[in-house]
Amino acid sequence: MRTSIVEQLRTKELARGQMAICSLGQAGFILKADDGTFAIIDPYFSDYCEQTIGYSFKRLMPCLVEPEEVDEIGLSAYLITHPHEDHFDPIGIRAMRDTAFPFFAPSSVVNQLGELGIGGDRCHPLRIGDEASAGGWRFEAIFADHGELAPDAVGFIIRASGRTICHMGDTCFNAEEWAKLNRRFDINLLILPINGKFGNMNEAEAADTVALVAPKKAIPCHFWMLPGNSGGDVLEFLRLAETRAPETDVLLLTQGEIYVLE
Ligand SMILES: Nc1ccn([C@@H]2O[C@H](COP(=O)(O)O)[C@@H](O)[C@H]2O)c(=O)n1
Repeated sequence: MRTSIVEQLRTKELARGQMAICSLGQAGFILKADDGTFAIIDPYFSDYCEQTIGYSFKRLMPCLVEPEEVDEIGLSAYLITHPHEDHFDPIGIRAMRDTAFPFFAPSSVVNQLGELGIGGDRCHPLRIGDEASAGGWRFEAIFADHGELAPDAVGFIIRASGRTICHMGDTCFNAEEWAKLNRRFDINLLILPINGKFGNMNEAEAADTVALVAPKKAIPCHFWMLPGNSGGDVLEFLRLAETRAPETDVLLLTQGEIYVLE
């Protein structure tokens, strides 16, 4: 029998200064710090999108981690960038009602967390510029523009193990804001959407984003999971990023792959 992803993550040994990054598909990632603690961002566990939007939103990649397993790893923080179902999954959240870890999300999400049975004391609303911490993890909500579909959407700067990760959430391209990120942060890893739908950057804009933010490494996300919300030519993104941001290593993570960031 194959060892579960959660067990692989739990037993993964990290040296000081390392962080493990595991892709869950779409925009979902589990992160492990060198002190053995975990954070999760935007996991999509269920088939809620298909149930509520329709067959074109059927998930094409299996769910590799069950919501019930998330608690087993001793999560320090659960981050959500905006209230769309492929980032904020009501079925998954409901299954986690009896857990204790804190949630960090925009107010529109926090309101819905309450309706799903998550106690208010566990929910921390964040607006762009707000900072928070949980255990050894530090977060800052950063600019994202997902249009009228999600007016209070944010991205996150996530810090632990002495590393700085930027998960951009769902956003369109904004050269000025990306230059600001470059000035303010020394980003070890940038995670960004390339699907070019519902107001998100496409592959060419994403490659320009990598060039402007200038992270050490970048991982594209938000493609291939839901046909109605896919798009984004991964090969073209790789080609363009290599040309426009030659200093950045672009990585493709298989769903369930655990990458160790040095
Ligand atoms: N027919 C549709 C298409 C889309 N939506 C909503 O848009 C969201 C887009 O998802 P993101 O990943 O870009 O946040 C989708 O999840 C739906 O909320 C819809 O309702 N009906």
